[in-house]
Amino acid sequence: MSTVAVMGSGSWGTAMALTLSDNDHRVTIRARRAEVCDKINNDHRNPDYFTDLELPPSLRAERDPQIAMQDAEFVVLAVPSQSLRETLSQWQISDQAVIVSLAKGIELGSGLRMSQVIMEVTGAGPERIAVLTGPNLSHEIARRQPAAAVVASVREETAIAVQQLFHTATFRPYTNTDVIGCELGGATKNVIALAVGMAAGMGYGANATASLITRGLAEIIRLGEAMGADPHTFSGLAGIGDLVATCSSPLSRNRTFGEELGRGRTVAEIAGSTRQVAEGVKSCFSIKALAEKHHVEMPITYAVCAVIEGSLDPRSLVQALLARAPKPERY
Ligand SMILES: NC(=O)c1ccc[n+]([C@@H]2O[C@H](COP(=O)([O-])OP(=O)(O)OC[C@H]3O[C@@H](n4cnc5c(N)ncnc54)[C@H](O)[C@@H]3O)[C@@H](O)[C@H]2O)c1
Ligand SMILES: O=P(O)(O)OC[C@H](O)CO
Repeated sequence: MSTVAVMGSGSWGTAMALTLSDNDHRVTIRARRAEVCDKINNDHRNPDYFTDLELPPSLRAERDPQIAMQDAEFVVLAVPSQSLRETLSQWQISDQAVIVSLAKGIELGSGLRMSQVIMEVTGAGPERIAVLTGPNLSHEIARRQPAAAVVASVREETAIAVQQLFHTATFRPYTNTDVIGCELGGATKNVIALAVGMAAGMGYGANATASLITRGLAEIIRLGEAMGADPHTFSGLAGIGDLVATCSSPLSRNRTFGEELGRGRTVAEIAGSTRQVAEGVKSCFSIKALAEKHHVEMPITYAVCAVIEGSLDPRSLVQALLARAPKPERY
């Protein structure tokens, strides 16, 4: 039994805190609002996410981040990518704790992956950091439906420790030492899911979805190789696994955001109608910047950026991608 702090009570933080509690760990979830803490502690429900779901009574909620992390052997970071730096800089994480990153994004401006942001802000070495990623839609995990995942760390022992921490009868993590590939897979698939959602919103079918997933994977692998990832990672759970889950499921916020764009709503309208994060809406720009820096062609990502910034409409996105110069199929 380990002591774990889950820092963030959104949909993924809640689902992962529930999974860890199912594994009999001592889990504290950190929520920013007192009323959320009270509801979790007294009624065993999160008032904002999975409201019909009873949380394990052993799960405790705490507002004060330092109290939440007291004695924690594992600190699990469950805040969105673009808030991670600011949030982390307000916390003191013990230098004995293993830090687990759940966020799937690339920081705007710096182009850093989340494990790099964690290292910069906390001073933790890479051997103390793990990344949990893969095809994991929170609604399914919270309902204890079966899923596999990947835990990546440069230090295999760290990955194994985190694998054991999360492994339940319904949640099966594998390990990987390719942190770059696993983090890139998680961030880039959100952008492809936006494109797939747009196609679906315009009424296009399975052929368009499969074509975008396949060519999306090609551009993800190109970027990954240029950045030092192992290309094999992208045929695993952090790559094709997460890409398929996110692009195919109506539960994906990124795909749903894209679908709304395809139906003609604007970015501002869609963003204003949800409190939940669709990471690809911001990370598309940092991923485009990485592609430019590494001289990698990423046409789908570029087209998604153009739609998000308002210089291209979704229908023209499809036309523009189809009208590109013919070429052999290769990565
Ligand atoms: N939901 C999923 O299915 C899922 C699965 C795997 C990974 N992820 C990743 O997990 C990360 C978190 O996503 P989520 O689904 O929990 O998002 P969410 O929108 O459901 O919740 C985000 C949480 O972060 C908090 N938050 C937002 N801004 C903050 C700030 N500035 N400071 C502190 N806290 C802040 C919110 O209050 C909320 O508790 C994302 O990177 C996402 O890609 C999500
Ligand atoms: O809801 P999304 O689009 O953020 O996707 C959630 C998970 O990342 C799927 O693995």
